[in-house]
Amino acid sequence: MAVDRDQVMGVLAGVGHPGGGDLVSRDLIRALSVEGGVVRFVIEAATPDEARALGPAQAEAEAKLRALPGVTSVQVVMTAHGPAAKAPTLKIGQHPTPQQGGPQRISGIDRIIAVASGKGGVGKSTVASNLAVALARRGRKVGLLDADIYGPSQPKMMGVSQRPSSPDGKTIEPLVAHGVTMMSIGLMLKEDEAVVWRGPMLMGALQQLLGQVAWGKLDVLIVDLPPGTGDVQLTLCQRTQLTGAIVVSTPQDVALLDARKALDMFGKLKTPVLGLVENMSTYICPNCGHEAHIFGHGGVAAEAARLDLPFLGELPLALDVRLAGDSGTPIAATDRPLAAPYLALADRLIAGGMG
Ligand SMILES: Nc1ncnc2c1ncn2[C@@H]1O[C@H](COP(=O)(O)OP(=O)(O)OP(=O)(O)O)[C@@H](O)[C@H]1O
Repeated sequence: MAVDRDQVMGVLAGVGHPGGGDLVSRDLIRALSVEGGVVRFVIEAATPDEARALGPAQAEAEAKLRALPGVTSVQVVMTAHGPAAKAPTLKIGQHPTPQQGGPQRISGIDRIIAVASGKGGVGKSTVASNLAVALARRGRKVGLLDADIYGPSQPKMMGVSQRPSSPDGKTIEPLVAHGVTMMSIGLMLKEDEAVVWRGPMLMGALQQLLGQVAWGKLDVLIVDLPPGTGDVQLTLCQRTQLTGAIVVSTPQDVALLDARKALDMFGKLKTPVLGLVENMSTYICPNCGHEAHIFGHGGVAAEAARLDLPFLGELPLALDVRLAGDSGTPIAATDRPLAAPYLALADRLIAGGMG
């Protein structure tokens, strides 16, 4: 039985706040997403002290949600704002500032392309990093913004770990890896301390990453979104003039089902969908060369045809793609044959005026 947002909010309303009331009545829950059995949300405390006091409430919420039938995983991020114990060098995570006049352009950036997926684990981050590197290899000035707050994986995939600097305390200097200018929400967090994400709201953080990072002049900024259809996607589409979104899916029916939800969201938000990509399409055995279709094959192309959307290509499931990502050098940055499908994807976007 699938769990829904109302059930989750019902459980959270039963988790008390040490100062009285509960997590819902105190309006602390942000960015709730319920995708299949995966529940993700942010508890936004007013101060680091409140965040610390809320530790037991967070544990209680996690335990109660895990016990709900249909819940397979619970991911909670605690954020805190207000006066920090130690002044952070980078004040990432301010409240979003009101904005008039609908989605805005970011000066110096010609195109912004969001890479999205309905479901986690289908390879969205792998596609985002490899596409960014492939576009850079084709001579484009490329930025990569990792906006996956729940599992920022671009620092690892691109092989960067230094904390970005902010010489003037306002502008954040991005990092450069494999010819790509990059920034990740993961680089602003300390690995083992969720609460040190001082500064508050998720949406403010996203706005800052887009607006305060010194991206310089870019032909294209690739944004690696969190999976699903939550607040980050909404904020990005509503506040920023996106050129469009690329939706990544595996050919499996369950992944496609979720991909349809993402497509539906972009339709409602009037964000153009540039096309669909089938990841983990074909598996070639490194030993015997046998070709197998572990997650099926052709489902995404068929879906694209059904919806009259461009099909941007198939990417093979290959051990070397994962190993390359894990090692911090995306396969597209190498001269190996497996770089070719990613370069072909970049070429398609460039040919369509999107790269
Ligand atoms: N084509 C591929 N061949 C082999 N491994 C792949 C491929 N695509 C992705 N992977 C591996 O699958 C795992 C999940 O991929 P990735 O992190 O890119 O997915 P994701 O959709 O961004 O997931 P999430 O949004 O949940 O973080 C990673 O270990 C990655 O290396």
